Amino acid sequence: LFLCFQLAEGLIYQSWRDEAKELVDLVSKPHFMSFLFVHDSVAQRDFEPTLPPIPDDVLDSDEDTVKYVSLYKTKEPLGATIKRDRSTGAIVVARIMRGGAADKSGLIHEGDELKEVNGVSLEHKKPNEVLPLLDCSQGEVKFKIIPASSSGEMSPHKKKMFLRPLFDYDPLEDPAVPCKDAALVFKRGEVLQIVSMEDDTWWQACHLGDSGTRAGLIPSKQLHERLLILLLINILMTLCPNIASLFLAGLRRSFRLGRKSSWAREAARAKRWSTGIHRTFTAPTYIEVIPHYRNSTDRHRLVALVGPSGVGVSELKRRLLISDPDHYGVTVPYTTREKRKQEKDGVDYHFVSIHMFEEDILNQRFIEYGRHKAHYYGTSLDSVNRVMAEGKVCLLDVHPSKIKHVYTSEYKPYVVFVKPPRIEELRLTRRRAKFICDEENKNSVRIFSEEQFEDMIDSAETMENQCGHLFDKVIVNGDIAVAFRELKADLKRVEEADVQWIPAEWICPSSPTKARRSCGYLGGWI
Ligand SMILES: Nc1ncnc2c1ncn2[C@@H]1O[C@H](COP(=O)(O)OP(=O)(O)OP(=O)(O)O)[C@@H](O)[C@H]1O
Repeated sequence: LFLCFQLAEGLIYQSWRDEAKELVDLVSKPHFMSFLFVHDSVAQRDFEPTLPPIPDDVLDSDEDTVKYVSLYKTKEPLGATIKRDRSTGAIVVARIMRGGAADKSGLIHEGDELKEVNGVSLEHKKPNEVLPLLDCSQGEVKFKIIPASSSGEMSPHKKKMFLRPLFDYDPLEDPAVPCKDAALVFKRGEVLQIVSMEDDTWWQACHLGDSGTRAGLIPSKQLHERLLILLLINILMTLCPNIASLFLAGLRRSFRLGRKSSWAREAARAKRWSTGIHRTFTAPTYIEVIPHYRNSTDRHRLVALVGPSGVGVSELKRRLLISDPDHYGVTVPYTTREKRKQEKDGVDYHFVSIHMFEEDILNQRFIEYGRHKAHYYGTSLDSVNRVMAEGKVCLLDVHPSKIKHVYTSEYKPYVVFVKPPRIEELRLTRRRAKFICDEENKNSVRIFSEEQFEDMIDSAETMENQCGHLFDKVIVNGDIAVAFRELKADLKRVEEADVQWIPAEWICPSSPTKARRSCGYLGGWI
């Protein structure tokens, strides 16, 4: 305002040119004067935060740099975990959860050493003694910090990464999680967005669509694999302690083979055995997925129904077909046997010569084939293509080990595992089916022995262990009507979804993330 008066005064002594007159008029108007007056009074105020006075002992301290940080804490945690440094005994920040108050402030970093919280010294304190200090504070929380020696490193994993867990996780049931509140609960099959993989044991992730919120800890692939192997050894220990100790000895001794030649034979045997375990046991951890947006002109995804013999795969497939024959289709198998009178070529079977069949085997045109009473039978890729070309959803019923033939972006299989219920329910439902079936149909109902029920459950378990990572959906076939309803609704949901989450390996088989983190079981795992 004062400047304005000076300006007007200066102009008055000028030669009163038109522009000068106009300017003096402008700045002398009452609203302009009021505006300047408000500006001046605001400008005179001090809006800078008042920092607490520097404590007296700071100057005497022999520490290089000390930082005082004030954070405002709501009822929510600050979003950081702490640990005790093993060598120095100091309390340090172990992790900063992305999106939490500590992260947003940008003032606290992983590796920072915490000296004080609200004036209370943390010297000789354990993390569980520090946590109550934070739990009971709300509002301003003051930290005295020795900043970590900054390496200036940025996260190397800037690419957006999505994982589908192949197991359920509840931190409340995990004794190994460093902080239960900081961990994420998730279910098998959900999509998680990975925020940080910098830590080898605990990654940070959000549920899909929650990326604005604070991230949570999830066990890394390596950690979960290790836990599963330990669990397996524990089970082996209980069931057959001799073999388990041989396995453990194999693990230990394989590191010392070169030195102790007298152990060589036993260790080699243990190693063979342990390699056997690794071959048959595929730890279900995570699979990297990417979004796929289906165009209305795209072919439908192939639906592969798998399960142990007798569980009800054919029954569910039959019900789906009857429920909507224009929408669902099944493949016509190939065979080398003679056509029977009532059969139609291309409807019941494609009848081909042995020579043709064997040529197709050599050309890898079969997803699955076998011999029965000197005749070949098989499902070929051509028959799948035919159903899909008709614009139908092709229902394929194969052994899970054969899915690899169609596990590509061309077929984008949606794999449903049909699982038997607990043995009591299995007995009950199958016997009830036999009972309620009328006389006419009685021959078509399969009668199961107790041994067959047990086999069914055993082979379901083996299938889950070996191929569980391929299953998109698990349907427990107890009550057939319930199982069918669930299957139909699930397939409808998948078809109608705007976005489908498919394995990254279908689209980018040599993605850099895979190369960096692949652990070998199956391409696409990270
Ligand atoms: N939930 C159920 N409750 C009662 N009976 C069932 C149920 N599911 C299937 N069944 C009956 O069990 C028998 C075997 O079912 P299905 O033929 O579908 O087995 P599958 O999985 O195709 O096995 P396979 O490959 O050996 O033929 C059939 O008689 C079927 O009607």
